[in-house]
Parts: sequence; C-alpha cells; structure tokens
Amino acid sequence: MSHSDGEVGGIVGEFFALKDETDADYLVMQVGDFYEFFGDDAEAVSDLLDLKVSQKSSHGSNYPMAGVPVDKLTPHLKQLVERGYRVAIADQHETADGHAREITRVVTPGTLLETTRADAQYLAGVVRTDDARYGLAFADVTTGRFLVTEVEGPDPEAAADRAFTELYRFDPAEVLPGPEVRNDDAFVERIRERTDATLTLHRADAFAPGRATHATKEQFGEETLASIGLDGGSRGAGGGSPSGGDRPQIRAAGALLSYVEETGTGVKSSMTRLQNYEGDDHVSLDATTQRNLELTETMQGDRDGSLFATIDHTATSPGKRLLKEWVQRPRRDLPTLRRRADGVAAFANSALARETVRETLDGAYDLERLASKAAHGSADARDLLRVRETLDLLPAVADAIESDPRLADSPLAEVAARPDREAAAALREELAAIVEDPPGTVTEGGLFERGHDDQLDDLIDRHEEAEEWIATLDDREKRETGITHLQVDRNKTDGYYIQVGNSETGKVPDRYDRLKSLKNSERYTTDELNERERRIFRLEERRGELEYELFRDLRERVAARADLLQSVGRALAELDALASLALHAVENDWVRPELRESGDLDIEEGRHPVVEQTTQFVPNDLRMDEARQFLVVTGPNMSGKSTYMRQVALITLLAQIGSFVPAASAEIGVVDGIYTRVGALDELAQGRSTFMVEMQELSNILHSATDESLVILDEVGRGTATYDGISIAWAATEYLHNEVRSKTLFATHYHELTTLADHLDRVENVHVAADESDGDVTFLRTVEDGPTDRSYGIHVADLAGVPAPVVERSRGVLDKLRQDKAIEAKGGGGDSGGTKQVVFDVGSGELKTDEGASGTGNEGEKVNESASETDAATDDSDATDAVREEFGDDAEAVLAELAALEVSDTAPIELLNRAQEWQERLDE
Ligand SMILES: Nc1ncnc2c1ncn2[C@@H]1O[C@H](COP(=O)(O)OP(=O)(O)OP(=O)(O)O)[C@@H](O)[C@H]1O
Repeated sequence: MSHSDGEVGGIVGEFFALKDETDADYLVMQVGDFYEFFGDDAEAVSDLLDLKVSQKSSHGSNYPMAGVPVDKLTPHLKQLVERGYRVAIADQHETADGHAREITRVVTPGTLLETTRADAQYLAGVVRTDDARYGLAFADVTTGRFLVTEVEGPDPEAAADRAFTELYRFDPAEVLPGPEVRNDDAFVERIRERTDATLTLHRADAFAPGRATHATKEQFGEETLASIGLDGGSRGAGGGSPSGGDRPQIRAAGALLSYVEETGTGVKSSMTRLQNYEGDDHVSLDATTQRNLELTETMQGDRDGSLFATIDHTATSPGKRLLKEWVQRPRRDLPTLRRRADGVAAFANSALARETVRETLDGAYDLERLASKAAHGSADARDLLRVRETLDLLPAVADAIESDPRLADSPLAEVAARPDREAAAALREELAAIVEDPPGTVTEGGLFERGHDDQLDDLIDRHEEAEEWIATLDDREKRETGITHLQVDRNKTDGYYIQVGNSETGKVPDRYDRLKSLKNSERYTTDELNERERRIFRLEERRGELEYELFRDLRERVAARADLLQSVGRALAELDALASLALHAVENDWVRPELRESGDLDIEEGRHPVVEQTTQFVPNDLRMDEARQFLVVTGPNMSGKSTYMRQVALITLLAQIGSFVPAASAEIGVVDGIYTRVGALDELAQGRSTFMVEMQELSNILHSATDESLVILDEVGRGTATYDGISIAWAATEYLHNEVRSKTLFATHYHELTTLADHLDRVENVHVAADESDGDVTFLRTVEDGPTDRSYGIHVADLAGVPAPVVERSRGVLDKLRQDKAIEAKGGGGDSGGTKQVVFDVGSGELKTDEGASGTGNEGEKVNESASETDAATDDSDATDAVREEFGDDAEAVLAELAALEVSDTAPIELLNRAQEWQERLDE
C-alpha cells in the first residue's frame, strides 16, 4: 500500500494520537511503503530535509504531509538526529483486521546507532547529591562502552566546575540531567552554551537510587557493583545503604540504562562492562584548558591544526577514537604511562613490524560498533563478514609482533595476547559460512555457503536443480520448435516466460500460452514452465526464510560474544594508536621523555608539536625545579611567549599520554593537572565580559591547582585597567608562589612583575629575545634568562619611525603613570625562610626592601605605614592632583584600601568583587 490510498483520514488522527504519546520533537509514522510526517512536523522537517509537502484532507480539513520511502528513512533520520532532534518512529504491523501502528523507537542524538561520526558518541547522565557530589555516567551505544565516576570538590562551586569539566571531556551528544541538576540553571546553561549536546529530561524516577541500582545490577550482574567497589554507601556522606544506590554515579548509570531501553535502542546486550574510574588516575584538564591548548580543535573550532589532528596517523576508526581519548584524558600513573611509552618505543625501533601491523590494520573494521549492531539486530550479512575479516587479522597482527624480538619482549605482545585468541578463532569459524559477497538484504537468501546447514544444503540443491532446468530450457525449446529467436527469462510481473521474435511466432506450438505482446515479440508460458516456476518460487521462499532464520541465529551468537569482539577491537585499537604515536615520533624526531613521579621539568630543545609542522621552529629549553618554580615570561608582542608556554604544557601532556615528545631530551615530573588562562577573545564573541571570564578562570586555577600542577597564565589582568591588572597579577603571583606552589609560567606585559624575581625565592625571569641592533627588530625566538628590556614598546615605536616628539612624550607619560603607589611583595613561608617585605615604588619604578619589616620573618605582616611614608616621601603633589583629576576624590581612599588588602588571605572572588567595586568608585 502506498501513501496515496484513501485511508488518510484515519491515519492523520492516528498520527496525532501517537504524537500525544511521545515527547520527541518529531514523529514519523509508517504508512505502507512510506514513512510520513504530518501537520507541523511535516512543515518543519520538509525544510530541514528538503522534502516536498503535499496536503492531505481528513474530516474536512487539510493537513500538510511529507514522506520518504521506507528504505530511505535512515539517512533522513540521521540528518534530523545529528542536528540535535529526537525523532519517534511508529512502525506498522499486520493484525488480523488490517494493521496497527505503535511507536517502536525514539532515535535521539545519544542513541543513534546509524551514526557515521568517527568520534565516540556518548550519552551522558549527571546527578548531584545534597552534599554537592556529582555522579556521572557515559554510555556509547554504538560501541557498548559504559563508564561512571564520582566527582566532588572543596566547595559546591568547585564540584560543579569539576563535574562540568568531566562532562565536557567526553563531548557528549546528549545529556540527561538528573532532577537536581536540571533545576540548577547555571549548570544547565553551561551545558547548553559550551557543549553541542542535546539536553533531555528523562523521567525523574529513573534516577532514584533503588530503581537505578536495580537497573545497573540487572545489566551488569549482581556482583559487578561489589567488584568495582560501588556497592558500599556514598563516598562523602559517611556510610550508606547496603544497596549502594546512593552512589551518585549508579543513579546516573541506572537512568541511562532505562533511557536506552525506553527509546527502544535495543543495544543493551553489547554493554557488557561497567567501568568505574577515579579522577585521580587522570590529569585534571578543565574545559578551558582543553580548548586553550587546542587539543582536539583550534580556538576557531577547526579540527585541522589541533594537537590531535597533528599526531593522528591511525589506520582505523577505533584507533582514532582511542588516541583521541588519550589526548583528552592524559594520565598520572607511571606504570600505565611507561607501558605505553615502551610500546611506542618498540614500534619506533622496528619500522618493518610497525608498517606490517599498520598495513594489516588497514583492513580492520570497527568491531565494537559491529558488536552493537549485532546486539541491536541491525547487522546484515556484510556486517558479519566484516566481523570475520577483522577477526582474521588478529593472528596476522599478533604474528608480526611476536616474530620480531624487539616487539615480542615489549608490552605490545601483552596487548596482542589480551584477547582470547582461541575464542576469536572459534567465532571466526562460525562465520566462515557467510559468502564472500553477500547481498544487502538478509531475507532473500544467498547469504550462506554450502556446508553450514543440511536442510539449507538440500534446499540449495533443489533450487539449483530447478534453475538448471530453466537455464537449459531455451536450448531444448529451440531444438524442439525450430525457433531461433527464442529466449527464456524472468521478471517481477510475468515470472518466467519464453519470448519469441515476431517473425517466428508462426512456429509457436499449441502448448505455448500467450502472456503478452510486445513491440517486436510475444511472451509465452507453458504448463510445465508454470509448474517449475511455482516450485522455484516456493524453494526461494523457503530458502529465504531458512537463511534468515539461520542468519538471525548466527547474529545472535555474534551479539552474545560482544565482550570478545570488544576485547579484540580494543586490542587492535591500542596497537593502532601506539603505532601512530611511534610513526609520528620517528618522522618528527621526537624523543622518549623520562618520567618521574613528580617534581622537576627539564626540557632541552623543546618545540611546539603543532607549530613545528609549519614553521622553521627555534627550539627552546625549559628548566623548572624547587628553586625555579615560577617563571615570569616577558618579551615583545609576537615574540613567542604564548608559543613557548603552550609548548611546555603540550610536551608535558604528550608525555602523560605515553607519547614521545618534540625535544632533544625531556625529563618530566608527572603533573596532576594542567591549568591555563589565556586570551579570551572567543568569550567576547559570546557577549560575556572578558574580565569576568578571566577572573572566573583565575579563580578556578587558584582553587584547583596544587603543588603538583602546571599552571600557564597568559596576560592575566589585561582585561581591566592597568593598576587593577597589575594588582591582580601581582597578588595571583604571590598566592601561586606562596600557597599553591604549582609550577607556573606567567607571560606578562607588566614589566613591574619582573621585579618579583628578586624578592620571591622561587620566581625567576625569562624572556623571549629579539634583536634590534640594525634598526630592525628581528625575533630570535630564543628564550633566555632575565627580564626583557622594560621600555621595549616605546623603543620599538622609536625604531619604527614614530616622530621623536611622540616618542619623547610617551616616555614622559609612562613616567607619570608610574607615579603612584607602593606595592609590597609578600614572600611565603617554607623555603623562603619567612616573609620578605618589599616595597615596589611605582613612582620611582624601583623596588625597595622595607627596612622595618625585612628579616623579621613575620609572615603576612603589613607595611602600610611604610607605604604611606613612601608616598609622603614622594610628595609629588602634581601626581596626586593628576590622579584625583582623572579618578575622582575617592582615588586615594581606594588606593589605601588596595594597599591594606591582605591578598593571600582573601578569596579570589572577593578580590574580584573588591576590584570591581574600586573600579566603580574610580569611574564615578
Ligand atoms: N620558537 C619559535 N620558532 C619559530 N616560530 C615561533 C616560535 N615561537 C613562536 N613562533 C611564532 O611567532 C608568532 C608569535 O608567537 P606568540 O603568539 O607565541 O607570541 P607572543 O609573544 O605570545 O605574542 P603576544 O604578546 O602578542 O601575545 C607565532 O606565529 C608563532 O608561530
């Protein structure tokens, strides 16, 4: 039946009734050979899918209608779902009195099995507990991966930041916020703004502890929760129910499982393993840092030019997915990292074996996704053939590794030995019966070789015999009738027929019954041919049915081995990713980093992994240790400060995914987190205040970084007025140096900050050198110790030919600007041996050690008096007037408050508030 029959009236009603049942964005309903959208849905999707809208009348009204043939639904569905829509599908089935329709599946961005995207496609669940812990669950229905974790923080805000960071890292296609999270406007807004995920409000009771635990145990087995340590009570709440249901990640997991079930996705059997991971295994990389370091896409949103795109030479899509996951989730545990680096080293040293493995892998298909397709029942014979062909590669890959002594001794051999090879060979044998070139449909036979099933062999014999009779019929008839232009053929409408050219129809015997006349010929049949035809059709039908049954049986057996396919797929992916890292290392002259538990960073001739691809790169060293923990990086604009700092972060990150690194040598003390704060131009485009964003990011860093973290700050404070900027940069430096003690690189244009090196023990200056000798500025790109020339900007202006009076005047203005207030540098305790009270006199541009306070070891003590003394001593009434004139009468009060502020005792957000308040007072 086609959609043009007269049944539309009832159909439209049925459509709207079904539409009421679902909260999906669109409904598409099968009507015979078509899937149809009606009403508003038809109007909306016709634009999106470029479909023609026709009008159908029903009960006196007209309804828009748009449809696609049944076999064309998938690509259209994909288009809608990949744009973030959820689409319900109502299928039609035969009943005793006609047919009925019901919603069989809701296809959503997180449950789209037909995906062609190379990346993992995660459906994420996130719940929050009363005490601000977060439970996260991630499921990729296309591969069966299922991960959960719990996230907490020192305070609710930090916990939310961390939870969002984890969510962001998985780049989910769809997020199911739990009941508490969906009421948290700020969290929801962040998901909306900063991810491409569709937000779906799954029914709240699915997140309830009891239900969720039940669903999780049912899926992964009673014992699973206990075996991965999730059966106890909550981690942070002290004790808990024996059901384990108040572990928030189980609530999220249970909700995901019920959602997958209720959308009719039907892949649950491919979800065989619940992985609970601890944040402690991984390097903390907040969402901002992932973007700033351009790990998987550039700041402009392009994939090309990202770190991942640069180092990715994988041969398979599972290998690509895995390598990307490594880049997004660098690790901290040395054993894993050493194992990976051993694998990379082995492949790097053995080009032949590496290339053999890579070439072999080139023929591999995506076993994890094929396993999910089998579980869902959508895998066809070609898919099973792909499973077989990929299983075939395992022995070849293992052999290439085991027969090379350098590889046989490496962790690569362990990876190759991980999957159960015997079981893989057995499954491969079961699939041997699939023919080499199976048809795309699974219901019409032709899928199996002989020898798979006796009954089928018998049918095939009889079918072939009958076909043989037909194949030789034309010769027999020609002989018997003397007709030369005679042929036997078959088509859909006439079945088998004998066709005779018009010139010879006179010779046609009586036993021929005419079927139809064509322009130049006549078609006939005979009783015997009819009889044979019926037999063939019957045989074909039975063969089709039997093969379909056998096929489904085989597909179920494949689905039941999802765990095996996942383990083979995973091993091949790992080898692919390691070979890719090795290839990049060899081709780009990278070295194996020496990893240590923590501590120093020592990089010789380091390069930026992405910039070196397109530039004649000037390598630079970096040394950071106990005595040299905070580097203030100065240098003219465009000299290479950002590149240098990013290169340090990227080299550290590469080392912590197990890769080689772009350097002549590198010793890397493993870090627990990488934090960055760099230019926020993209935020501006979103209409948020740059300064606000900058301060939020700074606040996050000051809260989250530890003495084992690497912090990169680029131009912090630039988003506000100079004095505010310097003050905040200054205070942040002290705080990072004294309290946090992270390894920090801080690029700044505030030359004032370079003076901190003289007074804070572990602060050192480096600068990116430029040569200005021949009246030309040449960027040398070399990083050298010490600060840059402070008046470089004006000097450059001079060199660039700016008229002398302007250069002179700018020097005068600069001096004037410096005539202000003294700032103290406060050293921390510990190694520094107490407080160093230092007065930075902006007026004279010099630092003076405050006699009264130095050497007292009196930590945190203020030297306000000395500050005002300095002020008084300056006694520059011109300057004071100028300040008043520009900033109003409140200026001095503001400055006094600023000077009196205990920066290291003040929360960053408080600092921000104060800074804003001062700014407002000065603006008045
Ligand atoms: N070591 C290097 N070798 C070769 N080219 C480099 C090197 N470092 C940086 N560059 C190039 O120099 C340019 C400027 O670098 P970068 O943006 O790091 O400068 P910057 O000092 O941070 O600038 P600004 O102060 O204006 O932010 C970039 O195009 C970069 O590719």
